[in-house]
Amino acid sequence: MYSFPVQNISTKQALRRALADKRSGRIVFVPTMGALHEGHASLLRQARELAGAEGCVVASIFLNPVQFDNAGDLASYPSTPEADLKLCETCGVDIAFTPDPASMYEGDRSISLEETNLSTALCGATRPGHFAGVCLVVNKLFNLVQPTDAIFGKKDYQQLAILRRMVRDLDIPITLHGAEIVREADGLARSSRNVRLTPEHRAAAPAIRQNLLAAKQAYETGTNADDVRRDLTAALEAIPGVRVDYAELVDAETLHELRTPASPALLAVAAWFGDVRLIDNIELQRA
Ligand SMILES: Nc1ncnc2c1ncn2[C@@H]1O[C@H](COP(=O)(O)OP(=O)(O)OP(=O)(O)O)[C@@H](O)[C@H]1O
Ligand SMILES: CC(C)(CO)[C@@H](O)C(=O)[O-]
Ligand code: BAL
Repeated sequence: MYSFPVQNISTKQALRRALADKRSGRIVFVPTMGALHEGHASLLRQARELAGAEGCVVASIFLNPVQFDNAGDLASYPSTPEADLKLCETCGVDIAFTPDPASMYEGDRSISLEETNLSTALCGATRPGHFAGVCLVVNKLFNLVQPTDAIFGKKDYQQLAILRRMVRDLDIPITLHGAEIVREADGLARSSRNVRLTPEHRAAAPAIRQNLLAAKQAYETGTNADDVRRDLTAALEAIPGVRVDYAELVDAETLHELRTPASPALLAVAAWFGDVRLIDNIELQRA
């Protein structure tokens, strides 16, 4: 039986107590930073399905300060706590874990968790310390929730790859699942930061998806990687107020240079639309 309504728990102790009698079935966990949207809803519904009627779905809503490399970005991150709980309830979440930063990080922090291979490229190169902050908080959350499974979105493709590596290298007994990117009708990837776009930039932002699709077509029919990167950057930077942070075509597994032209590839992009940084990606495969 689903235990509606959602239980909102904000302390580690209460979370441990609430989960104590739920360990006979699957516990499926979806970590988020709040300001939930349809992308998150899709992860939560998948979690409900995976957990089944007897299992337990836990979502965390925690804006983790440690993963922000930019104070302005943290300060302006949207927050919609009441709507978040409603969405959790609609999606069949059993427990929403909503700690505050002071209770998550008690005392001085002197442990860091740095992934040193996959983190060097893409967002890791332009957001120093970001993935160490993600690994730290996800590790803490995994220890608190002790789920059987956890679900992450492929919009944050590099994050998912790094967390898979963390789980493997540290022998964490949790199965990770990657969820497909959920988009607006015009192709823009759903993101909590989308609400911060100006009307002009919101109207222009579907160009990211359109140009990723054009780049896929070009690459898969023989255009070389450098030209694909260059054309994507030029197309986006033709939009007033847009600056491409990176546009990289990498090996989809190693996130480094393509091993062979036929390797599954990932074209990933991060671009500033004014002061809002958007990311997206597409998987490519040459015959
Ligand atoms: N459009 C989406 N499709 C699928 N998964 C998504 C989407 N947006 C976010 N997620 C996933 O939801 C989880 C929580 O993400 P988060 O709370 O950072 O939301 P977000 O919208 O990605 O925020 P932002 O883009 O502003 O960083 C992550 O696993 C993320 O990959
Ligand atoms: C995984 C995560 C919740 C850790 O804060 C965050 O990086 C996110 O929302 O993708
Ligand atoms: N969804 C990734 C978290 C971040 O941008 O900090």
